[in-house]
Amino acid sequence: MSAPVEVDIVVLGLGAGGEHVAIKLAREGLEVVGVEKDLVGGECPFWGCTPSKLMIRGAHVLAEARHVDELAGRATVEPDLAPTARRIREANHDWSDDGHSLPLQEAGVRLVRGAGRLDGPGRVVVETTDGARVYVARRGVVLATGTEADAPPVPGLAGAPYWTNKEVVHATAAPARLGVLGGGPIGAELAQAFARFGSAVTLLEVGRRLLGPEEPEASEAVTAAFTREGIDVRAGVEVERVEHRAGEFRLSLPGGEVVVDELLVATGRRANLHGIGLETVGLDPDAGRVEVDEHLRAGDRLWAVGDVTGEGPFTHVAKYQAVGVVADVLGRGVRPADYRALTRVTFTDPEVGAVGLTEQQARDAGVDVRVGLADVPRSSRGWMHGPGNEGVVKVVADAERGVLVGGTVVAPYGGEVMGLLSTAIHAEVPVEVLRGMHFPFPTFQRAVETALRRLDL
Ligand SMILES: Cc1cc2nc3c(=O)[nH]c(=O)nc-3n(C[C@H](O)[C@H](O)[C@H](O)COP(=O)(O)OP(=O)(O)OC[C@H]3O[C@@H](n4cnc5c(N)ncnc54)[C@H](O)[C@@H]3O)c2cc1C
Ligand SMILES: NC(=O)c1ccc[n+]([C@@H]2O[C@H](COP(=O)([O-])OP(=O)(O)OC[C@H]3O[C@@H](n4cnc5c(N)ncnc54)[C@H](O)[C@@H]3O)[C@@H](O)[C@H]2O)c1
Repeated sequence: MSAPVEVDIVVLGLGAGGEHVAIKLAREGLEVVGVEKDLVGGECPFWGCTPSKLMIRGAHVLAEARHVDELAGRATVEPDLAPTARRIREANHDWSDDGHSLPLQEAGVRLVRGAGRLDGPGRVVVETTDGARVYVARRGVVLATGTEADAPPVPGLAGAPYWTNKEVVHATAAPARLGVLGGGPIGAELAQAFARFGSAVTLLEVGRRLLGPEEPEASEAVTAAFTREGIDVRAGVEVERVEHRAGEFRLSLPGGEVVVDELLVATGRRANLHGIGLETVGLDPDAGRVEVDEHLRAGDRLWAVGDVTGEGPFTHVAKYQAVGVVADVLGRGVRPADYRALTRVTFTDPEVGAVGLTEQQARDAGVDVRVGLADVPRSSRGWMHGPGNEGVVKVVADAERGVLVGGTVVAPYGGEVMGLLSTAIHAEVPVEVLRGMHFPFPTFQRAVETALRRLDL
């Protein structure tokens, strides 16, 4: 092991959260070591947000083209994943991280490639190809190691050549038959994308509905759209066994079997915290997350950002928290982290944009709840949109305070439309003030106005 090297900050993991912290602190003149065992940039650009959204973009274009006969003439659509696969490969430079690692180093970060682990407060050991290196961080360590795909203990699954998000982004052609295990955001987004590229998709969700944590109305709208597009959605089913032989996956279900060519497992994520030395800094090594306070502090000279904090597994949360860590390390006017108006968007069609609490979460929190609903197909813009107009707007209000605490927009561009509810909840704008706003005709926003009007307040 080499002699310990003293620096100001060590950032362990250089994904969305860690990359931001490392670059900003180095630009402020701090001595920063950034440790990464895989690609600088992490999950989002290489195996997550970007490739999945590029697939979804191609898939949405196909869906729009399929409406031409009904709305605008005649079109023959021959789906081909190859151009999208090319865009994905170009976007992430063939899975090379120069586009991330070079700017990082230009900012002054010392990049150390290898697997790192905590070795007491302010100490990090990195296993590099040249042996172990030890760093002592005067100001502290920022833990930002993210998550990896988790797979359920279904007999026969381990060892079968199934896809996770790491493999699916390399697909260059849509399989004839695709099984998707898990109806969360990853499963739902990719099930629809592949269906639109021509795969016969079976989507298997163990819970009662797709997108379980979101409003039931959102699950209903998405399930209806999926079913109409020919996706075989099965919720409340548990796969009993998986067998892979002769190039096929055979999934045994109670009362039947599903046979597919490829199987995507999207049943949740596990934080990269195992073997990372949490016990050396007084934390529980078996915890599924690192608890942080409102300044992202997790212990003595220890901060954590991103998915490992369990505050919201989204790139925008990792970046939001990174801003907080930078301010706290530098001792600058720190804004305490606030998740009241946490936003999330599932990029299905219809898109599910949500912010704050669901109705059930608000009730569980003891809020005096009022709910307003509006059907998107019945709104002026929804009707004009025609095919593909499924959706609903739901607002959840706290009657006592006269403000919104949650909102969901399921609609074309639902994630964009939801933005106005996000502002309202973040700034606690009174519902009366919102009702007095101008809502341009004929935008999807007018369904939000209808939902606000229907609140019994
Ligand atoms: C398919 C998919 C689609 C997604 N789509 C969206 C989306 O549309 N919008 C959105 O907001 N979010 C999306 N997400 C979630 C988003 O990717 C994550 O929330 C985000 O990447 C979290 O950033 P992070 O910095 O916490 O972790 P990560 O991006 O996971 O980065 C952690 C880094 O730490 C490294 N690391 C781990 N252990 C060690 C170690 N011991 N030593 C050194 N390095 C280590 C890893 O190699 C990795 O590079 C998606 C995720 C997936 C999988
Ligand atoms: N648009 C976005 O922002 C976006 C997109 C993709 C992923 N992400 C984030 O990445 C994280 C991971 O996504 P995910 O969809 O893998 O996880 P998830 O935990 O959100 O959903 C997993 C789903 O799989 C189901 N499941 C679990 N075991 C199962 C089994 N044995 N059989 C069938 N279904 C099973 C669960 O009930 C759940 O519905 C999420 O938390 C998500 O927020 C975000």
